Amino acid sequence: MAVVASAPGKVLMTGGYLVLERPNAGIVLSTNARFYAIVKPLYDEIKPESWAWGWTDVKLTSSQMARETLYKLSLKHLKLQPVSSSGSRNPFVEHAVQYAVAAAHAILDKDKDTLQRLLLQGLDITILGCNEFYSYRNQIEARGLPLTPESLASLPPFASITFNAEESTGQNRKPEVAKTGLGSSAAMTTAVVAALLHYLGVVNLSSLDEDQLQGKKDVADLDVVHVIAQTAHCIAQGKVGSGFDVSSAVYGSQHYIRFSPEVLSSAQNAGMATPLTEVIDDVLKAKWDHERTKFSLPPLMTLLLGEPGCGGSSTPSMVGAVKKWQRSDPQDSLETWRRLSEGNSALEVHLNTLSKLAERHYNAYECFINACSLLPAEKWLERANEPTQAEIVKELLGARDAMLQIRYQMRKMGEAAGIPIEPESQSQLLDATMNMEGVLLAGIPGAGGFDAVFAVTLGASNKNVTQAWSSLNVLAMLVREDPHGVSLENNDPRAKEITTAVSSIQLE
Ligand SMILES: Nc1ncnc2c1ncn2[C@@H]1O[C@H](COP(=O)(O)OP(=O)(O)O)[C@@H](O)[C@H]1O
Ligand SMILES: C[C@@](O)(CCOP(=O)(O)OP(=O)(O)O)CC(=O)O
Repeated sequence: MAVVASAPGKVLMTGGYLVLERPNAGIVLSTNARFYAIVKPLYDEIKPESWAWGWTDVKLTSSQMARETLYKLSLKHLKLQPVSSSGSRNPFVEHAVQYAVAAAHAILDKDKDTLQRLLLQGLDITILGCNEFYSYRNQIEARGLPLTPESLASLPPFASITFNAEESTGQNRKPEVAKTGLGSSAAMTTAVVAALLHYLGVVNLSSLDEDQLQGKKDVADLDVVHVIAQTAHCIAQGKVGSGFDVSSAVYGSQHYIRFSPEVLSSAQNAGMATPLTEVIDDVLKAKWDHERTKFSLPPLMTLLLGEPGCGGSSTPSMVGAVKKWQRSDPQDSLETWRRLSEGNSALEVHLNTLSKLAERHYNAYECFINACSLLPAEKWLERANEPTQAEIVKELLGARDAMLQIRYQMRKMGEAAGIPIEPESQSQLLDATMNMEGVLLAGIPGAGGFDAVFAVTLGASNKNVTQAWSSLNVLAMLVREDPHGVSLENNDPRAKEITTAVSSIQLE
């Protein structure tokens, strides 16, 4: 039986760079862009003599990258050895497989026979990332289609990924693939770990949605997925980021404070000879001190992402430049971080207050937000003519001011560090967007640079913003906030996409 698990992509709305250092927090929104991993046996039968074998087979297929790799997995050392490949390696998935299998050995100490049987049947792993993770601007332009979400929707699901040209170098180095910045590697690693841990019987993810609906606190299985995915992601990446991307891929939208990097030290310091089960034992027992609390946008607000068409930026080189600046100018950098942190907290407080106001006075809230959605922000105050509306408008304008402060400090940080955190072209786009009717705020997510920009819009104004972006040569993506983290799927997503396409044709 195939197991299909999925994990969402993310948008780091506040906390870029700061979230790398405890106790600074980041607000991360998970999205409807999901990465899928399908795990099934390679062989139906196990040959009787195979019990004596020291190896099993693993096949990894990424059709979007036209890659298929066959591996041998050593059943003793739990390490993968490629035997044939139609392209370069995938360190994220390779580490995900090795660590998930090692976790199965470490955790399932009683029922080793079932595990051995599953492994001897071989592992057939397929990975699929939603189109939203990748940039399709070039294809849309090449096909002569308008730069609209409808053109994006007309692409086949799980379309082929465009590789960036290799010649780009230096601090503006482009990533391997034309990505939109939604955290494809974190979502991919998490989906593979979740699917494998479920397939091998280490965790049971089938009641996740019910547990979440009932608000059950016990998320022990998710915690195992998190530790294994976070370890695999860091080791594959060769660096320890803040981990907000893996955390949101596992648990969904949240207010996040990073883990202390020491929790990963045994995985980082493990030599070639260290048994992987020992590494897994250590990381599972380590004191994971990250914090996450529930966060989602207030009602009637929509997260929009717009791709300005610059091919994305490489986060590690930007982080390196910021760290260099912190070392060279501790005083100025501390002050900028203090102000940024103030702006981040203020924005969060305003958004949380708006959520509470919506809860307490839903009708007044709905009516006022819909009215503001038709007006530019400078007209919102005049429109508030009763006390609840005055309270709401105060929070809306407070959120805008906080965003402007964040943007100002992010620009300053970029200038001081000599990197384009909010480059001029993005500033112009963000200013224009913040002046559009019904736009609460706009910013650059995460590390900034030339990745897609985000906006938060009120009521139905997202449609007008989408059109306005199209006339500014910005492609509004089909991404929306979706607070769900990891999930077990009933079907192969390719079958689902086909069914959805067929039923939408029938409905027309
Ligand atoms: N569908 C895929 N198949 C195989 N590898 C992928 C796929 N999607 C992404 N990757 C890997 O993930 C890398 C991008 O990860 P990352 O830097 O986290 O990007 P982002 O977070 O901005 O989406 C790619 O360079 C590629 O190595
Ligand atoms: C700088 C950071 O704080 C935020 C980077 O956020 P992005 O969303 O830009 O990340 P990528 O998906 O890797 O491009 C680094 C971190 O927190 O790890």
